[in-house]
Amino acid sequence: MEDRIIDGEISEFDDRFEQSLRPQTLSQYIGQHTVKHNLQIFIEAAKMRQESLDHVLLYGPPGLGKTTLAAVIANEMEVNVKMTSGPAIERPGDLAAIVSSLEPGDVLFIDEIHRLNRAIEEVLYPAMEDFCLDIVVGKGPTARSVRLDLPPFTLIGATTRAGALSAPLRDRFGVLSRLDYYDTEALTEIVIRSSKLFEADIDPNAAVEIARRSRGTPRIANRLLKRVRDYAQVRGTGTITMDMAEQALEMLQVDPLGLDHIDHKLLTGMIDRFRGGPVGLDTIAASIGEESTTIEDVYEPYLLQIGFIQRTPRGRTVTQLAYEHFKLEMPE
Ligand SMILES: Nc1ncnc2c1ncn2[C@@H]1O[C@H](COP(=O)(O)OP(=O)(O)OP(=O)(O)O)[C@@H](O)[C@H]1O
Ligand SMILES: [Mg+2]
Repeated sequence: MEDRIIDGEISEFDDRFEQSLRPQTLSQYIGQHTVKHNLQIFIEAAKMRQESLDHVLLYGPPGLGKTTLAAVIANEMEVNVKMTSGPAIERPGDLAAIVSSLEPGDVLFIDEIHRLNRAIEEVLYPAMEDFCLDIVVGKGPTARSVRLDLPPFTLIGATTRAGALSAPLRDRFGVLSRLDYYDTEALTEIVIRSSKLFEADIDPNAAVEIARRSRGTPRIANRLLKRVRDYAQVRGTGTITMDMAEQALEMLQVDPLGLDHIDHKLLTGMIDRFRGGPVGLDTIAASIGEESTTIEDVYEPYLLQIGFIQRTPRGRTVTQLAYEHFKLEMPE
């Protein structure tokens, strides 16, 4: 996958920077009103009954705030959170070690839960359902299964591909919450909030401009803000004015809709080589040298969301809107 500033995925580099911007409470968590509203009720009810919160599955494209929300939920429940990820849990013993270290009511967060292997998933089922673990100790004829009781806990799973989760695993979550792309208003609020945390001066119009070009994604909004702030510091007086924002975003090659060279490559590739489609995902992938799953999970969702691409039974097609954006004539 190519590097891109508007990549929704996290890099090692901005991990620490993101930490500093993470909201701590539901009220600081901007947007996602339905999800927030539901969670608020479930959290309050669980606290009133002094029970652990039901298991929660958070799904949606990268960078929309799944990890952040998991930490917020734990904070609102006033419990600890242990964070891990599907690929990090290699053996049933790894999972056993983590869950047996939980205190009653704690949150276990498993990122990329669709990447858990089957053997681990099976250990997870009784853990989620009955708060116990069946672990096989020893090998060969002396092997025996030991049952381990666990404290009640809340599993929060996060995934970009809910469809890739096995049905038995999905069914064990009591709460399924889908995070959606943020609107410009919510993103503007996020940009302004982050500027305050950075102690950077920002013109409200500039905040809107950054928000508009962030593909509905808070992670991208924060990253663009950071680059624009650098630009304003070096080329201007430090204040993020509309002028500074526009120049910086131009330099970063992020267009007014937040599309970058990869989106352009994808769309113009479909237009030039396949007359705008319909064309199959694998064919597109091969023609621009990307993985199909990367296109499907990372590049395409936003293009579908803004109506530049459509999914049809015969493949993807480029829409009139996209042709207009590139000032091209749509073939008959
Ligand atoms: N609702 C929100 N309000 C304010 N800031 C947010 C919100 N959601 C996310 N952010 C910011 O966006 C950044 C990315 O969020 P987060 O890491 O939680 O995304 P994610 O959905 O877990 O992404 P991934 O799928 O890549 O793990 C965080 O630094 C956080 O500060
Ligand atoms: Mg995350």
